[in-house]
Amino acid sequence: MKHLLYFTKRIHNYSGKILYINLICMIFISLLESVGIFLLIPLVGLTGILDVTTKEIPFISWINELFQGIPETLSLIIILGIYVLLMMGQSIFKRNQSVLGAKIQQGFIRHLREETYRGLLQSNWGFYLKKRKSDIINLMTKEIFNVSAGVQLFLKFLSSFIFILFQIGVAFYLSVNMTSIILLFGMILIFFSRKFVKRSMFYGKESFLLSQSYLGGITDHFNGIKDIKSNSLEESHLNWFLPLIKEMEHNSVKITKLNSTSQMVFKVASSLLIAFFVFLSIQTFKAEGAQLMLILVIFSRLWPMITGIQAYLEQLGAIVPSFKALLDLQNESLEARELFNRDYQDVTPIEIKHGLSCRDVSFRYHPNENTYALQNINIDIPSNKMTAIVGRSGAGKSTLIDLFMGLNQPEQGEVTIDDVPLTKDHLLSLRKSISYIPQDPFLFNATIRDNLMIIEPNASEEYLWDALEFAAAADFVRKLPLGLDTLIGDRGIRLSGGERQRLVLARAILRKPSILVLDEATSALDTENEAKIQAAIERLKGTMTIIVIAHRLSTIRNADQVVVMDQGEIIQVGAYNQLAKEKRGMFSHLLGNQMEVSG
Ligand SMILES: Nc1ncnc2c1ncn2[C@@H]1O[C@H](COP(=O)(O)OP(=O)(O)OP(=O)(O)O)[C@@H](O)[C@H]1O
Repeated sequence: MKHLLYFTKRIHNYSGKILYINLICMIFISLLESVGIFLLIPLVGLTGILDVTTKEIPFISWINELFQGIPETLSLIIILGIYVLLMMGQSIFKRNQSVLGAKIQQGFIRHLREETYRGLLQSNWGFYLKKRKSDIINLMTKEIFNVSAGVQLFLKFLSSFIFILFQIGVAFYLSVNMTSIILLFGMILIFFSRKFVKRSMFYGKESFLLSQSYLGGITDHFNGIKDIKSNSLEESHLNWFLPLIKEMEHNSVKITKLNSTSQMVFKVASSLLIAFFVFLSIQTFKAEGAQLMLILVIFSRLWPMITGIQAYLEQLGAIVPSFKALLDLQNESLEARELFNRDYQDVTPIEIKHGLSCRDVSFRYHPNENTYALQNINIDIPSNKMTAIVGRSGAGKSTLIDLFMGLNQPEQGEVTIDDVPLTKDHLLSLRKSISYIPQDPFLFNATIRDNLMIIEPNASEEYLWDALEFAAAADFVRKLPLGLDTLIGDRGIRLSGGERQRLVLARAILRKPSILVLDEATSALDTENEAKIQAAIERLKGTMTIIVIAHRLSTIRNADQVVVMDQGEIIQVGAYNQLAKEKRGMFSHLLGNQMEVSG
């Protein structure tokens, strides 16, 4: 219930007065419907089936008096005319209310989408290290859609609720005793049906978790489809998939069972109630024909609404877990927020004069574990020079450059830019000055041109080709039938690993960064293309700060400074030739290993 209330509050906060206009429309619709029902009485009176000259129902007797001196046919025409007018009015209100409802629903969802997406983009890297991407995708697609359906349900629920209130008002006006009895029954029924709502919430949560693992698994499997096919892992994946979809099927059937059981209970209870109620009206309260008929008409309309409310509550209950998960995601991203909307205004890239430094830096991925990914790091990265970071796998090289890019924050010590500590205030301008090429570079499922221009939207054709030439990518792009306009598929799947790396390098250069970070960025290149890239990077030396992580030590021969890491610590720093001479050092050891392999 708490989440339902919060949900209501959020819709209210978002839509404000439009929600009230929507409510007023609903009230009018109910009002017109109720008046329409009242008209049935003089109509029935005119047919002579019942005597409706009752004095006990003031409004009706007043209507009767009104039609007293008027000929029967004219009365019929007037009554039917009023009825048609009322229904026309109601239809117009209903139409406008539906449009308004859709505006509230769609607007609220757009708002929720924007809020969540912005929050996600502005969250820090630590947030993404903890979260599974498929869970985020599930929330941003399926679950947000559920919440949207929830808003519609909620509006329907409100409209039913208001309608009921009106009908109850009219019923009270007609007979206090009988209405009280019906209401008492209704309340008892709704009280006992709380367990249906609770169960519905439970199944809703189950369904949420199932769809989360479904999407998670499917995403993993299709990301790794090459592995699956080449290692013939199809069977083991089917073994995971089949029980899961069976469980999903059971879950859906369970939800339908629950909803239909509650509807069945309500139907049985309502037939008992109506029988009991008619009996009471006739035997105990000696209700008049017109009064009894009117109450029966009202309650035959009212009761389905009460059962409808129950159904809405159950369906809303099933949606609450989706809404709660979305809110949790929003809150988590809010806690992990490193950037704000205002940060994007007038950001200029940082110009580094002296360099980047780490002072006594230690870092752990999990604060409650003992293992440090980095310990006591002290290093200077001079500006406009090339620094190579080497070390065995898991030594902490990527973690260190993540610190320099402000993706991770040190637990102890500080990262400085020109001796000024790196804080959240500089993050965006620092990142604007960096071009980063990861081990597994990301390309969009778009054309080569689109992939390049995402970095530099105003780049001219000539500028794009220059960058491609620089990255030794121009030849292969020229050979493609559509050149720059070739679609490269999901993550650039239609290109070879080396072509992807060269394209990403061209993209990185387009930005004219003052810091270029290459994390194993040439690992997929053949020696010929690697040599070309080496030469290109060589030409960049002196114009920007270059940080390279490399396993192939032959590629860093020309680095100004080599940093050797092991087990989260920096164990050697110096020029390539100097370190190569330190025979007992880790660098010589690594160099020796590589010479053995290549020799
Ligand atoms: N997201 C993470 N959560 C927990 N531990 C991590 C995470 N990423 C890296 N580590 C750990 O931190 C240590 C340093 O990892 P890092 O990726 O920086 O090494 P690396 O030198 O770049 O390795 P490689 O050359 O294999 O890429 C490793 O022990 C690794 O297991």
